[in-house]
Amino acid sequence: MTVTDSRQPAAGPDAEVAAIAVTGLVYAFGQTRAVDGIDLTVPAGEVFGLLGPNGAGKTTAIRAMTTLLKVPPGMIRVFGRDVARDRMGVRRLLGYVPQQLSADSGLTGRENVALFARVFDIPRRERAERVAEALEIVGLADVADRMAGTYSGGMVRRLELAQALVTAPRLLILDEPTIGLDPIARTSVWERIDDVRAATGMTVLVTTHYMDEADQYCDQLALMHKGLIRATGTPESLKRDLAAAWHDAGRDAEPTLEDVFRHFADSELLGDQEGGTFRDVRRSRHTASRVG
Ligand SMILES: Nc1ncnc2c1ncn2[C@@H]1O[C@H](COP(=O)(O)OP(=O)(O)OP(=O)(O)O)[C@@H](O)[C@H]1O
Repeated sequence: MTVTDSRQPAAGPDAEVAAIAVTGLVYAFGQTRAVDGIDLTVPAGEVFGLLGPNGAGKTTAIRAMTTLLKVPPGMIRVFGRDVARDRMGVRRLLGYVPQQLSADSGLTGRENVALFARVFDIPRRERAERVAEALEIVGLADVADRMAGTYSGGMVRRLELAQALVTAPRLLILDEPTIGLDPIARTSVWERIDDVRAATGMTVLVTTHYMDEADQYCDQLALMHKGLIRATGTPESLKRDLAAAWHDAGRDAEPTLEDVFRHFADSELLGDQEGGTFRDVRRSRHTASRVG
């Protein structure tokens, strides 16, 4: 696949194919059904937000979509390719920024991105240019030859974005890309994502706990809770539906996306599993302190 080809949005008969199509996805860790039977369609070219409280199953669903967890055939297709039958084909289409650290603090920014370019088989003659381009996109060209260990949390996150972008993916999957960042760094990460999407038509699937980000940057959202999808829609339609429900109940107020989130997740947030399990909390804090 050439550089140019891989950057084009789906064309011709492929144009209608969803970037991600999930049907009846189930995934259990022992007795824990982390994902309990979800259907989800992420249209090509959109920014799609997967929201939900700690432990909802978002990361598990994403790891299955990125081929990192094994699922039976027929459950997940990425641009029409079954993740169970065509793992390498799917991997070539996507860039993934996990919650956990993927940048090496002992390498420069440029070396970090170059490593990904090598691992993902970008032809040697194209590598330097593609690496420089990815660093430019995320605004790190000026500091590319500094050790990543000297970067701020926001810069590390943008470096990880550059690693995912160097392959020019058709689908970018980001697991809490802005967790632990200050508001300026968060905006900066989102602006980079927006720029690339505008330039390439890339599809983006993102998880976030920040409702303001979901509201501002996502075209569509799915709200996940206890392994199930509880609601899907645009930020506007989700707020409108809750407004109507409130209105019927005699409450005249404009709900925010935060209200929508609480509406679908309240029982968990107020119950005995507040904020997910200890494991979930530890993991989130670890991530936050790493990038913060
Ligand atoms: N490797 C694992 N082993 C055992 N249980 C796991 C493992 N990974 C996740 N779980 C459990 O599966 C459920 C869903 O976890 P998952 O990480 O997918 O949630 P999440 O929505 O991504 O949460 P967060 O917002 O905290 O990242 C939780 O109950 C979690 O404890």
